[in-house]
Amino acid sequence: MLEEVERWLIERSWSVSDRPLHRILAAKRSSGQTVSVVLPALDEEATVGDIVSVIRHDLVLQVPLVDEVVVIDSGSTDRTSEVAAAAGATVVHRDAILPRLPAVPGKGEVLWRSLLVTRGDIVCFVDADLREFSSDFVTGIVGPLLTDPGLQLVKAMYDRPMTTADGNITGAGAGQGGRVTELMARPLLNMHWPQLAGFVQPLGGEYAARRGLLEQLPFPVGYGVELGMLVDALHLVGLDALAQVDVGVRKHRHQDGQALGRMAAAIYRTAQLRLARAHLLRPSLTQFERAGDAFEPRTYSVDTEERPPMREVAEYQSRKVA
Ligand SMILES: O=c1ccn([C@@H]2O[C@H](COP(=O)(O)OP(=O)(O)O)[C@@H](O)[C@H]2O)c(=O)[nH]1
Ligand SMILES: O=C(O)[C@@H](COP(=O)(O)O)O[C@H]1O[C@H](CO)[C@@H](O)[C@H](O)[C@H]1O
Repeated sequence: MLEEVERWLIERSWSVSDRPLHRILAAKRSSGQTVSVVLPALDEEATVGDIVSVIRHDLVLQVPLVDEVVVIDSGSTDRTSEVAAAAGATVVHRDAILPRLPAVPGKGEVLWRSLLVTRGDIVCFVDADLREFSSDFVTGIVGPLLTDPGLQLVKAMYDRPMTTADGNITGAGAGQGGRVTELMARPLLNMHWPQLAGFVQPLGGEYAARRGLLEQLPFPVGYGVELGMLVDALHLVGLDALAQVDVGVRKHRHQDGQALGRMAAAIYRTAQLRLARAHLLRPSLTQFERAGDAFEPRTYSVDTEERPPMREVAEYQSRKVA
């Protein structure tokens, strides 16, 4: 792991408990900044209502941290919009945003369009398929942007157990979620963008950023949006403007393997489009394990040796002759 990342893990990696709510609210009052929470939602009627209700109760009605909660309907065929509206969200259908550019399917598409229909100086993205959602997810990632003017983007980090459809942790145990993270995103980032190797959940769907940054970034229209945004933000504002906050445990609906294969392909394609920027491959991979109230980095060397084609090996040729 780069020394810069080791330092970053000390200086830009926090827990939600590091910033008490009263300190965050005081910073919001003194800075006058506003906060929008955006939930991209495709057929999330089962979960979107509870998430909106918790955010509204805890962070709109009980304390004035969040100024608007906006659900962007990504082309749902269920009652997502009705359920979200009933819970108190502002609901906007993707087709109603910038109609001169017809919307295409994808998560990034609706995150991008959300910038047109929100007003917050800080924009906080939260997936709409989360279970046992805690408003700590929002407080944790919005807080540093209010208290630390030098920060531009903050990602949540958490344990990601595999869960059943009704939200119970499966026998696979803790840390088995985030399959595309472990199999595609983390290796790609470690080898091509090693400065980002410290992110425990680079693909996590909960992150907050200043509007001034988001409006400068391209948005991959699909599932490449998280990886693309992290890489582009690194290049635009540097590692020290990025941070991560431990908010505990994230339970969400899990897609099947083939769907994640398509997700991985989109993420690889997003990386491929950015790989044109010159940088060195680094043959090391840092993974993380929960250790008490922290995440322990474990760095492994990546075997990059390759054998030549067998037909170039003398013995092989002689064997063929014999
Ligand atoms: O075309 C899409 C795909 C996903 N989503 C939303 O983006 C979030 C993350 O998507 P998903 O849960 O499918 O990703 P996963 O967490 O399984 O990687 C969820 O709120 C989805 O409803 C969306 O708005 N439009
Ligand atoms: O992190 C991951 O590997 C994927 C899949 O998670 P699971 O293996 O279903 O827990 O989930 C994330 O990836 C998507 C692509 O970046 C994000 O859009 C999702 O918000 C996030 O849950």
